[in-house]
Amino acid sequence: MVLKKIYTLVFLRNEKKILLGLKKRGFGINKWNGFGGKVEQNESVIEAAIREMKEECCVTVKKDDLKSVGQLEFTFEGDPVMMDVRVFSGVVYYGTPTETEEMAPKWFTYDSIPFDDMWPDDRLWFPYMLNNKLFYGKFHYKDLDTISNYDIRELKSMDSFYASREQNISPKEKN
Ligand SMILES: Nc1nc2c([nH]c(=O)n2[C@H]2C[C@H](O)[C@@H](COP(=O)(O)OP(=O)(O)OP(=O)(O)O)O2)c(=O)[nH]1
Repeated sequence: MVLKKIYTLVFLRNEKKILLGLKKRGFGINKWNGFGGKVEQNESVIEAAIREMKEECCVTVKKDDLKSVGQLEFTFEGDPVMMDVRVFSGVVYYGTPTETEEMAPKWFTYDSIPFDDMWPDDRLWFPYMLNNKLFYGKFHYKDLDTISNYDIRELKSMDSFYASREQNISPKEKN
């Protein structure tokens, strides 16, 4: 049986730049990434996305300013947990991105994204996000540095994608 954990991942962007943070501890340490983490019990995915932005880089984002742009699924050899990562993009935010114990934020121009110091899958799906395409990506890792197989596709709508997935999940799996 595959256990699923849901995570958020938020990228703030403007016309020229994207905000990344250098992860200072835990899973993905020393990698540049968007901001996010586990969705806790009794909170929605969007609430978790907003909470993690505040906790990790001291920035306030509002629900209506976050756009759902993709879903990523990660599995690792020998690990029964599937990480289900919900990706959001936003332009409007309040406050100044500030370093915390978890992340050191920095703006990058689109042609200077540090893919060599990011998760290996990122260079495969970032082009979708940067070109404003919605996407679904599924990656199986042999170890933390090596993708053994993957699949990515463009989506027409996140809502209809999630709705069709719901229909294909048995009631047992939903719990
Ligand atoms: N860009 C990218 N992000 C990823 C990948 N894999 C992966 O988990 N992430 C994201 C999803 C989450 O935003 C983050 C992992 O969450 P986390 O372990 O920091 O969660 P957390 O903050 O709740 O954890 P913690 O407080 O318990 O340490 O990394 C990946 O391959 N690429």
